Amino acid sequence: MRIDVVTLFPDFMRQCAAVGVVGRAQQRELLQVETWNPRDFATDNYRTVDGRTCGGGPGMVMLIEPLRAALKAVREAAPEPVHVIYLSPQGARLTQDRVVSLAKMPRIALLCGRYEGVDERLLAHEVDEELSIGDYVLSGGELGAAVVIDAVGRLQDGALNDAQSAQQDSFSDGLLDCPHYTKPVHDALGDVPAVLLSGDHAAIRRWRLKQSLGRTWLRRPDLLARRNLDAESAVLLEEFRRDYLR
Ligand SMILES: NC(=O)c1ccc(N[C@@H]2CC[C@@H](O)C2)nc1
Repeated sequence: MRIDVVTLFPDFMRQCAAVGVVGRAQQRELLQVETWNPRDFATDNYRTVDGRTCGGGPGMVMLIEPLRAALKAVREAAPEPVHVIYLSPQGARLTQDRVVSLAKMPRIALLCGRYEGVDERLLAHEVDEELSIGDYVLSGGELGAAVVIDAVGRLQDGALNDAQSAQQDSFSDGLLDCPHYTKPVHDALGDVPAVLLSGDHAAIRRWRLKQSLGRTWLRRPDLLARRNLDAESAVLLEEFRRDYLR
């Protein structure tokens, strides 16, 4: 998968994509992240990328031309069609379901705004989708782009090793993660739950699913409401509830 990022801070974006699982995915050529700086497409001597806000008011707006030229270069850089995403609080909230669908695309481009934002005409004509990583305002779209790159990059086939992908697949579809433990088995803070030391992998799987269901019930009941539980999950959740309310 190829991800092109249009950003005034290309070094920052390249560093975000160079570490950890995503960096390894790039090394394994499972993912390619390229950056494009609108300043390189500005036509004046001062490499201007912003203009005063029409109608008055504080701050500047990103100019159409440098962004249009940058996106043209993005499209021409590879043959596959590009799905262009703009990060902003006005976008649809990013969810894991959307991440899974984006991860299947051959190419996406992430347009990162700064200042007060981007001229609406550029958005109307060049952007396919607006996405928000949450209901808060950031100084730029880059952190949103970094979130998309990480969430999508780690899902590329071969990016996660077996243990990670097994954990990822087990109950992550719509449930909160279960608790995790490592050595020491006994600590002043408490002991590792015995089932995890039992070697009984069926019991361990059930325990983890029960914990995921219980945590989701306690912390994010909205996620649970959306999910149809299979028979095993319904029983385990009932057990968790009974234990909890005892
Ligand atoms: N919640 C979010 O995903 C988000 C995205 C972008 C952003 N800020 C940029 C700066 C100017 C405009 O391009 C939008 N803030 C919040």
